[in-house]
Amino acid sequence: MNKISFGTDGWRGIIARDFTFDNVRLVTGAVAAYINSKGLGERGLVVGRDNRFLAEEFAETVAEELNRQGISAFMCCGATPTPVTAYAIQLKKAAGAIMLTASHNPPVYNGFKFIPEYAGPALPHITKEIEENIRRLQKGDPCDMRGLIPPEGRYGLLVEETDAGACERSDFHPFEPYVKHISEVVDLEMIGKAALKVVIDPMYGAGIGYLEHILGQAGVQLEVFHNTRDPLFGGTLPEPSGKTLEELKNRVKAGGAHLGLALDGDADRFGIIDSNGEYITPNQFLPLLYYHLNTARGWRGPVARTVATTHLLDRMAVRYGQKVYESPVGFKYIGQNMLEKNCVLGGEESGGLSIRGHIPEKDGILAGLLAAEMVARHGKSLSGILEDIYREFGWLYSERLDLHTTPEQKQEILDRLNLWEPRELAGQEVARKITLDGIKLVLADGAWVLIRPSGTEPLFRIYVEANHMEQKSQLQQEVRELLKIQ
Ligand SMILES: O=P(O)(O)OC[C@H]1O[C@H](O)[C@H](O)[C@@H](O)[C@@H]1O
Repeated sequence: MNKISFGTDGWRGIIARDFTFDNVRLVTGAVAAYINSKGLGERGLVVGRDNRFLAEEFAETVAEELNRQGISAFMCCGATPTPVTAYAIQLKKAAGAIMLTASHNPPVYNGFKFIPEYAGPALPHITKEIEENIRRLQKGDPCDMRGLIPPEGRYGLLVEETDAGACERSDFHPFEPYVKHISEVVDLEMIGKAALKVVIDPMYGAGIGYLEHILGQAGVQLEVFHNTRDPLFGGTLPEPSGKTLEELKNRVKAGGAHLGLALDGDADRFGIIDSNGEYITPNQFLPLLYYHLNTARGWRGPVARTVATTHLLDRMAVRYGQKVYESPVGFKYIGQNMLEKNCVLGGEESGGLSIRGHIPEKDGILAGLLAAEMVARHGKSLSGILEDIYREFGWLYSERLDLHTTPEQKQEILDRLNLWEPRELAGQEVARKITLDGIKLVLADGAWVLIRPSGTEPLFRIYVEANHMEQKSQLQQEVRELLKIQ
């Protein structure tokens, strides 16, 4: 069995090997210990789950264990997207949420996310405490909690009885309250007036029913597919990308739709297809949204992005007289910056975003609705609006390469990376080195490269953003040669 740890976004494990009922109970106990040690136990925890294999049974286990630790469990009925579970924390004024999902990972995985009371992903100092609790429970040491009653023979622990009497398990439907909230964040009236046609692909995930209901109520003409539960995800990965959305592209073109909207397995990431059938990358969609918030909504404010996300946002922020807050990869950092710096937009290259007035958690449903709002408001396709942006702010070309490595190769590359001090790349002087996450080199003309190991998969990611296509290829080639990554 692999060690239980919280990676970029929660604990993930293969069902039956790592992700077992005992381990789910153990990790829930560690979260309960954390909550009780902060004196928040009385507020209860929301429990959400996607629709992977055995999802209901794992969620039951979480609720049971919380109750045994004296914590009420607010159980979301049915498969629930991560952003909806996060929103339910505010609704229930709870101490946080446990969300069971392996997001876009293959079907053999499940996962466990802890979302604290601020309704965004847990920061590393919080997951570190939970991991310490897991180790203590595994060793049989008591945690700083009201007491733990282990199931017979489990964890080798025996502590005194808890006062679990006051806690309860209550089921509720977060769908309606979330829909009401999101209807206040997005201009559904404008979407309704535009007589749009939209194709929706929820990728068999927890987001089934949400975009359909909200856009359908607004009067949008819809076509929906992949909208039944399938724990095997139709043989693909529930990860919306240019490669996985071929059917959506074809249906958008064939049906003459204005947009294609996709969600990942837990609906926190978005995938957007333009009316011409082309995939709009998150690095294109985020500037589109920042432009829209500024020009159409008249919103002024800073933006939060990760080191790996497009600097087109920076160019726009300069023009709008605003700041950009750069963070390591992971929405937890973006969410934090959104809360602390009052950003109007937070987003990242891997397909996550949120805006002011919403929770500091990435939300694919929100992203899809905002895409529809943009098309409705500007009366143009997304690539039409993007042309306007490029003409105003200049062109940028970004791409991410994912390279598989063995653990030995990974160490060798990391060693080489640590010694990497090039003076110039692709004929441009290196102007700045950023070491927030991996190594990022910004060149004199604004182009940049970032090399970092993924925190969720066994691979290295090379991100390049250039001023023209040839520069992009040249930078990719030079980095691969210099670091001997093939
Ligand atoms: O590049 P990685 O470390 O694999 O992370 C990629 C992504 O993983 C998860 O989905 C996190 O929620 C994201 O915030 C992160 O961007």
